[in-house]
Amino acid sequence: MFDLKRVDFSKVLKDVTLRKPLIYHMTNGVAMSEQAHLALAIGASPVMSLYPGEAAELISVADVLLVNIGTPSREGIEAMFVAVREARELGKPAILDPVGYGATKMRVDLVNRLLDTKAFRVIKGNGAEISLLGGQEAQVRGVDSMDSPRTALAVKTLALKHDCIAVATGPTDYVSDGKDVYALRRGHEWLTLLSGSGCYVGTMMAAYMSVTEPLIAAMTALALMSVASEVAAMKSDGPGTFRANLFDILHDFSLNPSSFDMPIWEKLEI
Ligand SMILES: Nc1ncnc2c1ncn2[C@@H]1O[C@H](COP(=O)(O)OP(=O)(O)O)[C@@H](O)[C@H]1O
Ligand SMILES: Cc1ncsc1CCOP(=O)(O)O
Repeated sequence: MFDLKRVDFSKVLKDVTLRKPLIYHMTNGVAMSEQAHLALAIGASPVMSLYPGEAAELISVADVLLVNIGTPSREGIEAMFVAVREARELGKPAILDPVGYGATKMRVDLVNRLLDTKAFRVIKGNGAEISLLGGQEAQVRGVDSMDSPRTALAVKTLALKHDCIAVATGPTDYVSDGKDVYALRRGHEWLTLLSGSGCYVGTMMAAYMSVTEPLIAAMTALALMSVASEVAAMKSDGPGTFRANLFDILHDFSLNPSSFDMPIWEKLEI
């Protein structure tokens, strides 16, 4: 039986700074450079590439693979399939961020084909993306989330279906291993004004997946982002200073993990 109270979350942050895992990012052009900065700020090492010709070699040296389909291209998609199949072959942890799932038929087909590889230990998206993937009704407009009351059910369904950890972000974050569903109602709404804040969470989950099991990695990333956003907002005048302060606070918590207290996750009866 999984007991949240017994998990040492601050050790997860510390272990990343000690290990400096290499996170192979196959990600979108909007958030890519921010994700690289953020990876460094939390003690990980980023490498970003969407080139098929080096995908197998990069996977062999990477600790974790993050696939984010935000700005798809023919070459990038080809590279993703090389990397994903190789990651599965080598048993390297992989996380999928199905950005804009449901916005176009192309994204739906791509995500379904990626999931067919059975390579992913975590599927993380916003509430609308995950609700749709989990078989619930939701509206996706572009890559932004519209809230859906059925998200909690969707994470459980999705986790069960793909034998992985499913995560839906939003004003409430939901995480499920297919058996239990946990919810966290924290974080500052200015996160919604940073294009790529969901992508940042993907980078954090990937980093933590290199040192702990996927469920703990997902919960650590979401909790840290929520708490850091609240602290950052108190010091900020608007989204611009908020973004800079957020990176500072995430860096600070990563270097001084004992100052980070895990907020209370609610276990839902579903
Ligand atoms: N209204 C909100 N209030 C507080 N935190 C939020 C809110 N909406 C999203 N978040 C947080 O912002 C981060 C990104 O989530 P989200 O905006 O759902 O992803 P995406 O950027 O992929 O659409 C997550 O950490 C989530 O908890
Ligand atoms: C605006 C935009 N368009 C394509 S990818 C992207 C960034 C999406 O980032 P996030 O999913 O974290 O909001």
